[in-house]
Amino acid sequence: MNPAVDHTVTVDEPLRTGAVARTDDAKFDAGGKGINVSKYLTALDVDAPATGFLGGPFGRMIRERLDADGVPNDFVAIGDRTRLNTTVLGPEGEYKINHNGPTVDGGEISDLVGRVRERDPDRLVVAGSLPKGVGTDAVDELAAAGDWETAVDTGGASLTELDAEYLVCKPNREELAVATDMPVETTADCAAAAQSLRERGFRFVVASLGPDGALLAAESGTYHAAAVPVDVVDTVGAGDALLSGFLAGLARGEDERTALRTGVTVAARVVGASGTSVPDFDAVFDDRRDVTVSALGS
Ligand SMILES: O=P(O)(O)OC[C@@]1(O)O[C@H](CO)[C@@H](O)[C@@H]1O
Repeated sequence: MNPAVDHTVTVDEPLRTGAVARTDDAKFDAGGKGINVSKYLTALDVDAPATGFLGGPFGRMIRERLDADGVPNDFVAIGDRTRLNTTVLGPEGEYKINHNGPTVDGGEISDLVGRVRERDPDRLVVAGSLPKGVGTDAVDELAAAGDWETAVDTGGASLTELDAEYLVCKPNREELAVATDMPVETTADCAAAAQSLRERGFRFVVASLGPDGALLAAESGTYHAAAVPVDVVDTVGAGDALLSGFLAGLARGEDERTALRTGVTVAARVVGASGTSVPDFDAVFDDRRDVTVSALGS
């Protein structure tokens, strides 16, 4: 819903106020949560064209980059400008600065709904913060505009406002707390929150817990997948990768527990690459067997 050029800068020294940090290490990716899902799914051999709103020079940059990388896309051109988001990777950790993005008008939203109707997909992923002018009613409209199943990752607060039926939502720990007003300190807390969220109209809740792995709340129960040990370059795109792997698993006919394993494996590959670049996914479906999943009860 809110594409972004992802600008990733690596600095050798800690950032200091008043000092200029210089670097030769900067990269630009076509990003935003939905676009990342399209990139990762395309690399996993799932037909997943990207759509959404693009405008201005950063919008052009995103379209050119996706075309060059062979990611199918079909965007609605908007009057306002697509944003640039910056990640700074320094010795003391990761800083992420996200612009709120453009304003989208009603006609542009209707164009997007029409674009999705024309495509008539099996599944639709609506992901990213909602830009100004776009409310959760637009997400519900997209979900209800055809007989596709919809996955949603539009932020914790929005999850409380959605009314349509959804296949899956993918909150992180903070978003689980915002969406449920429940404690999320422990994995057991998160499991209870994920199940309570599921009962509000999501067939599955896939929660990303960073180094604590991921949770799946389903009708059959709640499952915890341990994180895969990996050298983390940065965590940007990890949640999108988890959702992509889960959806790629379902698209391949995997049951939900196996799809959770696939999601965690795909996410482990993505955190090993900088920015939201697509990593090597070679043998990723074999590696998922290394992910331990335990049932926590329903
Ligand atoms: O501001 P939002 O829409 O919540 O998140 C945008 C964003 O941080 O999410 C992606 C990683 O998940 C990045 O590609 C992008 O910069």
